[in-house]
Amino acid sequence: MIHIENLVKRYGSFVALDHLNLQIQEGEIFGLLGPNGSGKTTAICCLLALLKYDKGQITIFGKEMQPDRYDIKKDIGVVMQNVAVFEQMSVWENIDYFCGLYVKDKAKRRELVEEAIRFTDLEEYRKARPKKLSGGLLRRLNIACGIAHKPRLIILDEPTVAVDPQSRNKILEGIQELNRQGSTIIYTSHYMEEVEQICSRIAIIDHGRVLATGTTEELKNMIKTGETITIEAVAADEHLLEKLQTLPHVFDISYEKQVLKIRLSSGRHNLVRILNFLTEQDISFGRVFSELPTLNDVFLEITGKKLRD
Ligand SMILES: Nc1ncnc2c1ncn2[C@@H]1O[C@H](COP(=O)(O)OP(=O)(O)OP(=O)(O)O)[C@@H](O)[C@H]1O
Repeated sequence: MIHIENLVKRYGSFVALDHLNLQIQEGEIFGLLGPNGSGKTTAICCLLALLKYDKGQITIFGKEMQPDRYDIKKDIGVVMQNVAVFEQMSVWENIDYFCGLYVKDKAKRRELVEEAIRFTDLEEYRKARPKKLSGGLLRRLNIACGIAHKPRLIILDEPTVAVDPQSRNKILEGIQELNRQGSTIIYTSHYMEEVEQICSRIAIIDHGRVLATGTTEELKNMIKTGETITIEAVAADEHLLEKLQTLPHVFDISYEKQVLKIRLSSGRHNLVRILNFLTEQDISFGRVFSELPTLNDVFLEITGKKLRD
C-alpha cells in the first residue's frame, strides 16, 4: 500500500531523514517506533506531501504522492500530534465539519459522525465546546475528526502522549477496531509497550533511518538477549560475578544496589542453573524474576541506548 524509498529530508544542514525506506502492506497496523526527535513526524509529513523533501520516492495506493493528489488524500485520515479543532464549534459540529470535507451527503455524514462519536465514547460531550474537555477527551475528539469518513489509510502520530490511562486504553482499543473494520493503520509512538500491544509490524527508527523492521517476534529474534534474570537482595563480590560470567548462555551481568541482572541468550534451564549455582556457592538472595526480551531490549542492543534516553 505504501512504498517509501531512500527518503532524505534536511532542515538546513541537519539531516532529519537519512535514506529512510519503508514498505507497508494493506491491512497492517504498522508501528513507527523511535525516540523523540528520531524523525517520525517528519516522515509522516513527507508521506502526506505536506513537507518537501530532498530525495526519494513515495507511492501510496500504487500512485506517486504529490501535494495536489487529492484522489489519494481523500482516502487518508490523519490524526496529528497537536490537537487541531475549532474552539467555537461543539464536539458534534467539529466532527461533522471534518467529515464534511470528504462526505457531502448529509444523511450519510450524520451516520458517520454518530458512529465516530460512539467509537470514541464522546456521547455525553457531543454538545460541549473543546475548552470544556480534558486532555484525554480532546485527543479523542481529534481522533474522531480524523477518522469519521472511514478512510482506507489512517495515520496517527503519537495519539496517546499526555493522555490518562482510561482514554489511552480507549484509543488503543479504537485503533484495533478501525483496523478490524478494514483500515490500514500507521501508528507512531515512543512507547514500546503500546506498539508491542497493537502493531502487527514495527519499524524501529533513529536518526532518520530504519534500524530494523519486523513483527515483535522477529525483532526479538534478531537480538542476542533471550532472557533477563533479575535477582534482588544478593551480596555479590567480583569473584562471584566472574564465575557467573562463565556459566552457559550468560553474556552480560550488571550488579547495582544488591540487584543482580543477568542477560542470557535463549536456552533451556537458564534460571534453574543460575539459582543452583548461587545455592552451591552458599549465597542467599531475595526475589527472583525472569523476563523475556522487550522491544526496549531490541532498541538497546541495536542502538546501545534506551528508548527513553
Ligand atoms: N522545522 C524544523 N526545523 C529544524 N529542525 C527540525 C524541524 N522539524 C523537526 N526538526 C528536527 O528534526 C528531527 C526530527 O524531528 P521529528 O519531529 O520528525 O521527530 P519525532 O521522531 O517525530 O519526534 P517527536 O516524538 O519529538 O515529535 C529533530 O531533531 C527535530 O529537532
